[in-house]
Amino acid sequence: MARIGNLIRDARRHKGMTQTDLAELLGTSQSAVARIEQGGQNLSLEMLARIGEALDSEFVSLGHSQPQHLRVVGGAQLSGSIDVKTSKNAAVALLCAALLNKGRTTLRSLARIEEVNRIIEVLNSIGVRTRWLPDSSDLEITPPARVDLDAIDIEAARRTRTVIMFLGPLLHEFEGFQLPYAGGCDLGTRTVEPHLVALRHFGLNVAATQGFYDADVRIGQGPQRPIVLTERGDTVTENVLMAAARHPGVTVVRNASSNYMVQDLCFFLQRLGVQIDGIGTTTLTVRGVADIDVDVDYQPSEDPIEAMSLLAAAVVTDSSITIRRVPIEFLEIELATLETMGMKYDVTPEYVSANGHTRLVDLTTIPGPLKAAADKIHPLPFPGLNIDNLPFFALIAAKAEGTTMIHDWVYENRAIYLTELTKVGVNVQLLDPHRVMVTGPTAKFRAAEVVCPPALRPGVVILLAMLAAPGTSVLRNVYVINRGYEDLAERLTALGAKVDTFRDI
Ligand SMILES: CC(=O)N[C@H]1[C@@H](OP(=O)(O)OP(=O)(O)OC[C@H]2O[C@@H](n3ccc(=O)[nH]c3=O)[C@H](O)[C@@H]2O)O[C@H](CO)[C@@H](O)[C@@H]1O
Ligand SMILES: C=C(OP(=O)(O)O)C(=O)O
Repeated sequence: MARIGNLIRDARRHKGMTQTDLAELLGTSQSAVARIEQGGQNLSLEMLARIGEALDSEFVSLGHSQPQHLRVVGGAQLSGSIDVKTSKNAAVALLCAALLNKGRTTLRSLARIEEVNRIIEVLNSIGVRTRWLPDSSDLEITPPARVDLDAIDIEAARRTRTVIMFLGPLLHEFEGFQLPYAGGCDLGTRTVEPHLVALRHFGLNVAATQGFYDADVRIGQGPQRPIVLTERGDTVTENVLMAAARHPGVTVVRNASSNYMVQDLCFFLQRLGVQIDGIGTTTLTVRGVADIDVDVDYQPSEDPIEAMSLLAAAVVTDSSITIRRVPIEFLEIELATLETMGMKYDVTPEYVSANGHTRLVDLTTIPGPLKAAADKIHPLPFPGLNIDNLPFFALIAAKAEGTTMIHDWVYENRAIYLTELTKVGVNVQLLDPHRVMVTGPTAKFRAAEVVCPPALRPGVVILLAMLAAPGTSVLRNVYVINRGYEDLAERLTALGAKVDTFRDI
């Protein structure tokens, strides 16, 4: 009861409600809410469901067994300003990295998103204590002396890909362990081979059997030569960094990703006492420490993909909005590409993110006509146009005069999902599973009812297109969007959009 009470209190504060506000919604008294939050009140299933509804929170799934949908009344221009939140991808890496530390890790201003919730569930299931600090999105994480992997919440683990990043931290602790297969968005097959090849340098051997990775470790083994990654992947680089962090020798990683989440992880590991040279480059030299036991505070940087999403929202609705805390160094190529398409915007002088490193600006969009990019738009590992930002270019292309080719070489399925844009009136032609042609400008975006594609960015692209379609659209089953964006409906509404959430009874 006390735990449920804490969850209710956290969810209420997160919604910015007082106990009296919640009491009004529930038709009860403030003192009853206080008792519930203190764990001193027996709760009926019906009351739990009502609290879940009132707080629009998944903390008690009883009220939320049905999928969440979005209703969009489109056609309005947006105005005002919005802050970019910290990134999903750094959050999940840092949550895994907290396993390296015997001390207390406090992650500040963490994105409160479903992907983070799943990892917290997994961490809690193996004995890691977590606590949202009052009136904040700061998460305190305290690992037990030894995690209990037999108790792992398999269902939560399988809903994310992140669980693969438990390999790096855990190989220091166990000679043998099992982890459920990684899941996540349905983007087609995503390899784990580069992770396994790289982690072999640390004595890890993995066999995949019946839904689990069976790990066998020769503890204490370290790399005898530089580790050359077979792909410049983000999570594989992070996995190797976490393995290297507790290897008390030198690890050199070549063909490392220098993307934003990797940099955040490096800065965090430095706070744990790990020495890392080459941050921001493709060669990282790590001097690890065998035991890490420090109380540490870290705030990851702002999410370049959320910034790009908001930029696309402004473009599709012909709006001038100010996007604050844009991590400009991870968006420069996107902006340069947009400039070739005729996009205009103002930026403030740069300032530094709370992580002490990442350069930020406030960016104000200026509406105006766009033309199609002369060449195909395609992503690359950083520094390149971000792989997760590519889908937003399909939407922006729909506003531009002419035909744009979007080439998503990375993911097997993702470009296919972009054809859903045809349902809201965009002219999209699928050339093959990786390439779409978008012809604009779209004369009229059309309101429609669409089932959200099972992939985060294409899902958000459809949502943003709906903002431009006069009339009422419905986007069904938006869990994937909630995986990566905090309160997106509310935050777009604060900019003047009309988006609300609902569930089937
Ligand atoms: C939690 C997290 O941080 N997730 C990000 C991370 O996932 P993550 O690091 O897990 O990405 P993957 O390893 O699945 O790589 C994505 C795809 O790109 C291919 N690939 C990647 C690099 C490369 O040099 N060559 C190559 O072919 C892979 O085979 C795979 O098919 O990186 C992806 C690519 O930036 C992003 O979309 C994800 O949002
Ligand atoms: C593909 C993505 O993430 P993940 O690696 O979590 O599936 C994404 O953020 O668009």
